[in-house]
Amino acid sequence: MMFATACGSGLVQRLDFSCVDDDNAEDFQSPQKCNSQQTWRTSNNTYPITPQRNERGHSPALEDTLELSPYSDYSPTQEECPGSPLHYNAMKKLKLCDTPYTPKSLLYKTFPSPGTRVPCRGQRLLRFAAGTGADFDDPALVNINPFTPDTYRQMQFLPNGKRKDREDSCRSEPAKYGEREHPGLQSKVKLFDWLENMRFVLRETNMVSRYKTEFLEIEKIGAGEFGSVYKCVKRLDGCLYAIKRSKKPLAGSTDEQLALKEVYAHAVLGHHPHVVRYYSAWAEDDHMIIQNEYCNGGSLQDLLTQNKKRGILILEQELKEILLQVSMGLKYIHSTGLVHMDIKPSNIFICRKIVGNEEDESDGEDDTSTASLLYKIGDLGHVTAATNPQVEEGDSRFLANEILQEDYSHLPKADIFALGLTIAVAAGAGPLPCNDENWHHIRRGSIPEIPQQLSSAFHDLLKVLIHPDPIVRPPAAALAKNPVLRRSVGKAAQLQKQLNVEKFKTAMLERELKAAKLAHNSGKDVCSDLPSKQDLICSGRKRLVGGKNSRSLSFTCGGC
Ligand SMILES: Nc1ncnc2c1ncn2[C@@H]1O[C@H](COP(=O)(O)OP(=O)(O)OP(=O)(O)O)[C@@H](O)[C@H]1O
Ligand SMILES: [Mg+2]
Repeated sequence: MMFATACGSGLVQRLDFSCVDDDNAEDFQSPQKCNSQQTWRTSNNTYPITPQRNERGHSPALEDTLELSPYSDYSPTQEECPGSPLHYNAMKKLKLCDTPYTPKSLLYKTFPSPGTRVPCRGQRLLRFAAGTGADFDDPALVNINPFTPDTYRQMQFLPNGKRKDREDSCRSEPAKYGEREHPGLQSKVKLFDWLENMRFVLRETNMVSRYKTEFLEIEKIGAGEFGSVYKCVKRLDGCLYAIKRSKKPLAGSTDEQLALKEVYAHAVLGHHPHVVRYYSAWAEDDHMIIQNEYCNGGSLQDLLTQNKKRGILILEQELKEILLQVSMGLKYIHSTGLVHMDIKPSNIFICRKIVGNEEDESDGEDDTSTASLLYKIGDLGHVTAATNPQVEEGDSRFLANEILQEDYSHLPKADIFALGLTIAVAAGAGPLPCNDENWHHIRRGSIPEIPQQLSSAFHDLLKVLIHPDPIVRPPAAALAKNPVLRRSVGKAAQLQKQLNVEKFKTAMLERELKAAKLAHNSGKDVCSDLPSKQDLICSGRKRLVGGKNSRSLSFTCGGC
């Protein structure tokens, strides 16, 4: 069902959920009903974008329980986002709406911590069903995330299906990917085989839409193989999120497997500056819904499409930046034993840094503080374990030949291959072939034609990324340290330093000039009272970096 409702200052909200009855739909379409204090605008700048990093290390699940955003450096001020944070009463009302449990929150619900209020059955609006008649207190009804060794089930059960006592729990060692036995089964089966056969499908019945309750849909921002993506503002925290909604039907389909894979992967990989951040996921009306960080620059593919219309190309400096940042993201993904398997321009997302946001948690090696755009790897629907993989081939245009040949012995290098071609496309290479002779020509090591002059060092690097032999392609960790890429970041940092020195000198000269004028006017020579240039450098150096130089110097003109 499609609704179009004009609200307040002209916001038109489109909702196309067939599952919600008209009464509820009306309630949740009206921003005024949600929070009478808020004034809603369609402008991109009205809502703060999703906080990109969590410096305090809170998990998305914990963050979801926060009512305001005291942990976010992006907390909207009254000016930035009128009406946010929510009025206390409105907030209370929102809190009273029970919401579906994510796999994580179900876990918490199973064993409430001491002092936690346990809702009685009648209060639970949501029902999860594995088949029919699910027992919500059964800890077996928790999905296994194949991408993390420390699964909840493994912690709770012995291989014979009995619950572990405390000592057993402490002794348990993490198993390798795919080698675990299902606790409830006698015979040894591979985890992935077992997952194939028994997946805990999250379903809801007879409930209010969490999507509508918690989010205000602003616009549809994309559609693809998986489903549709919407830009939404979370009513509670006032921040923007990208909400990905799978195509229907979900249960039992390949789409369901992809959706769950994406959730598992996001839950494991959600905390790196170059991987799109994950906040939450739940199922609604047989759709999987994933709440991700909203990337305000769209995808790299979106940028390329815009550039093509304008007849402009991304230049080498920025291409290097993209390659560097994505290789940092890949380095992180590969370090967890996972591979992405669908690297391409439409799966790289762009965040434009907010001016004045100085926060950066880089460890020095992965320093991107000088970059104005952050590139992030998203769309984790094809992620798999590097060893014992379940390969779901990604886009054939970016597919390495060895994957086509079903040789999965160097999976991380397939990501490197796809990244090489992604950069070639970003540099302006024409549409890549999906098959035929041209496809094989590239797999023999020929870079597609690029309509701009690249330095030979950079061109050679791209060539090695798509080398026919995966062993020759550099690992992501080496790529992230490659001097061809590092220099661009180093140069920017060096220029910034020079700029700061020049600013400092200018500020100092202005001070001297002012003092000289004052001395001249009073007919008194105050120059002897002024601190020497050297004194100024010593006392002001630390504080004079940046644009506030004039305020950083503090000295008086003695008897002036
Ligand atoms: N976090 C996000 N921030 C901003 N835009 C996004 C975000 N996630 C997705 N989009 C938009 O939605 C489009 C499709 O998203 P995504 O790649 O996740 O879905 P998909 O169904 O797997 O698509 P495809 O089949 O093309 O890979 C993207 O190309 C992008 O334009
Ligand atoms: Mg995609």
